[in-house]
Amino acid sequence: MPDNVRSQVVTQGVQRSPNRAMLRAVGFQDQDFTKPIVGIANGYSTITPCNMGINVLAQRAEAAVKNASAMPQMFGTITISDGISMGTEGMKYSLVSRDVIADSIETACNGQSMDGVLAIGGCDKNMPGAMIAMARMNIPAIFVYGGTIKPGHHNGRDLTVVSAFEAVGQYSAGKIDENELMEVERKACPGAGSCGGMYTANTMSSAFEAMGMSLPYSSTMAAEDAEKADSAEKSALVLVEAIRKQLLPRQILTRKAFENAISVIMAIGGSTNAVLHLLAIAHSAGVELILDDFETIRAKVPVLCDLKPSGRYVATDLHRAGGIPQVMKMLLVHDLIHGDALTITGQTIAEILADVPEEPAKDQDVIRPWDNPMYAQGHLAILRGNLATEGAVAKITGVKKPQITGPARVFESEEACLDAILAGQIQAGDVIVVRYEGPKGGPGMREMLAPTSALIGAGLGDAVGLITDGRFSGGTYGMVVGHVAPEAAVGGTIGLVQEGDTITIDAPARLLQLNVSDEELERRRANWQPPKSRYTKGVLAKYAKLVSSSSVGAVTDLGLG
Ligand SMILES: CC(C)(O)[C@@H](O)C(=O)O
Ligand SMILES: [Mg+2]
Repeated sequence: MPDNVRSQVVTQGVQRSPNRAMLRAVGFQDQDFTKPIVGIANGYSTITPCNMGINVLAQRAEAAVKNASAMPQMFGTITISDGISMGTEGMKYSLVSRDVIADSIETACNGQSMDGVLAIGGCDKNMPGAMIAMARMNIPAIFVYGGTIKPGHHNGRDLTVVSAFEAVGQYSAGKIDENELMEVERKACPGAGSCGGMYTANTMSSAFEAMGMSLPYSSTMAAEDAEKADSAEKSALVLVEAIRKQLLPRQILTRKAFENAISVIMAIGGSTNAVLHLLAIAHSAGVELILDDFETIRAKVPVLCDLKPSGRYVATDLHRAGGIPQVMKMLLVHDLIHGDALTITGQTIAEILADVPEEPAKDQDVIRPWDNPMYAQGHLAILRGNLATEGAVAKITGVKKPQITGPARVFESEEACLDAILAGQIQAGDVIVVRYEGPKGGPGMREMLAPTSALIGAGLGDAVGLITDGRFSGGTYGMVVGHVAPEAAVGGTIGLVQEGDTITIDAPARLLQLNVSDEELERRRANWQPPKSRYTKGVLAKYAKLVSSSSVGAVTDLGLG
């Protein structure tokens, strides 16, 4: 072991005798005080299917660390469930939980002078939370994904939780009866694992595999399959080796790693949340990454995978088709990822992909052949215009023509918007505005899955635009533009829109425009009053004070020093 492992500050010397006394109580013996201490940040929780299978993985990792002559120390990290809090006031804690997780991992690992950390997470924010902490602390680290849920089955269809959200819209539009709604509800989530399409959790796990911070193939494994626990054990061994070699996250989380992740996210049709989270992780890693980098890469990278929400397949299908390594090999062959980027295994991406075929297998259509992609260019476009001078993120899949100019239908909250959709008050051609849901305004950028799914369920996904200063779920698709910045709560133009103004969303032109004259906008701006903060105490109040714009990742530690 290198003699600079930092746990020696608590294990060596006469004056550390009391520290050792405490460590003895948690299992250390005489010969253990020279071993590195490896934190296991265990996201186990029974509050969501995403995290309920994680303890088994944590225990396998713990045993493997011990067998590799290091000392594991397990601690818990919190999670909330986006799926369960969705559409409620509770969802405001979702993005907040990313920073709580990051801060808690940093607190435990730095407080106890740990030499490395293996973090295991399931629901969406567990992934970026862990990676922000790893990048911040820059001690050897590996991420273990809890695994994806398997699909539910109903009448020959594969279901995910998003099927249940869409069924609400179908029911309200009179397309299905209550019995069918209940059948979908009962069958959508058949066991442990994170939401099964290429939604946010699977997007972020894939991004981390692409960045070299998780083991190859591990990001698309099913939570309940034995290979998932095997990969947790292997990850622990790889981490102990990384501690021996002092291979640090910032040697892996380079600009090239971020570019690789963005390419992969485009190729798999991933979640808009990836934009927010990668910006935040880059901030922690000290890597320069801006919104326009996503646009540059999008223009070059095709969407190769036919995955939900707008496509047909789920993450376990992608896994069977060759997983992220198969997608990365295709991108490598076409010069769209950097093969010389390093991974936590010590190998480069090109070395890892050496034996992967250049084209996907012919007997599957989850990963399309290079010359027949789902979309010729990536699906996450950065829009700008007078409505989003700092930028906005559009997801352009599943719509025939990603352009609309229509009357604004303005809602001051997600709930008000959903009520209007379910009451049939939204017409084809409308452009919905959901505002005061931004990082500060919500606070916490709720995900709007209920309204966007209700539009899909009602058959309006193609015909209605929706813009918000909040976020979207990975399960969202349609003519949707989120992360509109500056947000309404800080005086952004989105707060000046009036019912009936016309708005243009033009994804090919990358434009988000309020068709109102500059003079009129200035008049409205002069009369605008900042809203009273809804929270004056506790974590939401602290968050609203500290959080930055979504255009820079909604981080809470910008410009502090
Ligand atoms: C509930 C979902 C689908 O998991 C959502 O939180 C996402 O962002 O993907
Ligand atoms: Mg989510």
